[in-house]
Amino acid sequence: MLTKDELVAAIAHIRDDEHQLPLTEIGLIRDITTNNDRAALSILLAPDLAPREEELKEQITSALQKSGITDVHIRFKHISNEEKNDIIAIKLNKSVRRAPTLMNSPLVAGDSGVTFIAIASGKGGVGKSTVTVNLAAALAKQGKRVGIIDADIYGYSVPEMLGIKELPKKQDNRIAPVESHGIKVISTGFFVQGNKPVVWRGPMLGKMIGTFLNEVEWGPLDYMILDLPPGTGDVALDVHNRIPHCAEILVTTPHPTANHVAARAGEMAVQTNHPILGVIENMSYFTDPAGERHYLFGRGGGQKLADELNTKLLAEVPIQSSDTPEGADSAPTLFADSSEQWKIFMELASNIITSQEG
Ligand SMILES: Nc1ncnc2c1ncn2[C@@H]1O[C@H](COP(=O)(O)OP(=O)(O)OP(=O)(O)O)[C@@H](O)[C@H]1O
Repeated sequence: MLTKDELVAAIAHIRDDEHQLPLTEIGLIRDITTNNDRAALSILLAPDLAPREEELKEQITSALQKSGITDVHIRFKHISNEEKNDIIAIKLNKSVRRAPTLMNSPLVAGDSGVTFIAIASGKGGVGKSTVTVNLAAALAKQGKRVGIIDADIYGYSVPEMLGIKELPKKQDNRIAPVESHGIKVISTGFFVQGNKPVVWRGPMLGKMIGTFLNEVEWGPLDYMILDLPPGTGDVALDVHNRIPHCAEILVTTPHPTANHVAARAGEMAVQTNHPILGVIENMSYFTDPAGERHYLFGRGGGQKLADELNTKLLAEVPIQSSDTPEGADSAPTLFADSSEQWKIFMELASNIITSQEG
């Protein structure tokens, strides 16, 4: 059985004419999966590659068959030259030439008064979405107009966390965000059903953030919180490239070794000159009914990451027990007003407001 890396290596000789780089490396071959003797992948065909469709299919099939894959499934997606250039620029970590519509986006303009904060993490499951919704709710509670872009294409959970059941509606050819708990929300989850886009044609990854900023009728906002996919993938880079003033908060767990990918995610912000507001350590400890703290997942991970990135540890959020009344019937999403966690988020929001607005 071929691993994904071995599969990528087996087709690395298939390159584009312009850069002479492997199509896998510049993002034009993607969605690669392998399973025993089967493999599937997508090829993005801009007009220059389109005439090579059959040839590419044959080259890939024969290279993979030589490596023991008997069943090769290739999907072709036709894209414009502009989309291709954006995808390659993101992959090669170059600044994406901004589309004129995005430059005109009142939301992204430097003087829009909107503070953009991206919530990032090295890996999934550390509480990035939990931080996103609770920080947004705490900012809203303090009178701020808040939007969330749930850009976590692999694990969009914001709608569920905020109890959103409806889909956004079209409004004069634009999209109206769904409101919940005083927060305006757009999620990648609204636009896929199974794998099928439901509202508009599947947003190309490279265009997704631009689309969410430009085609959504946000109305006036003070804060836009972006829930990024874990790691340092295309979406995170796209945010860095397209929203130059977007600040970043990194979420991590207390275990000191869990951090190297988070550190890479932070490094990306540093390299692209994005301010890092700081680190939030989630699931830091558990407070028992007697008030004693138990550090179940180790200690010091958040501070260590903050030190590595030369930034602050903004908060340590304790574990909410599912035995507490607020966690009784489901996993915690929005923490209850009376909880330790909510107080921490209210303080965090207030500190952010002070640091952003003076
Ligand atoms: N402080 C906490 N106490 C208890 N449970 C928590 C806490 N923070 C998060 N969780 C739970 O951990 C799980 C993962 O959290 P969450 O979905 O926020 O992580 P994530 O980093 O966004 O993951 P993914 O990237 O996979 O979406 C959820 O079930 C969430 O309810």
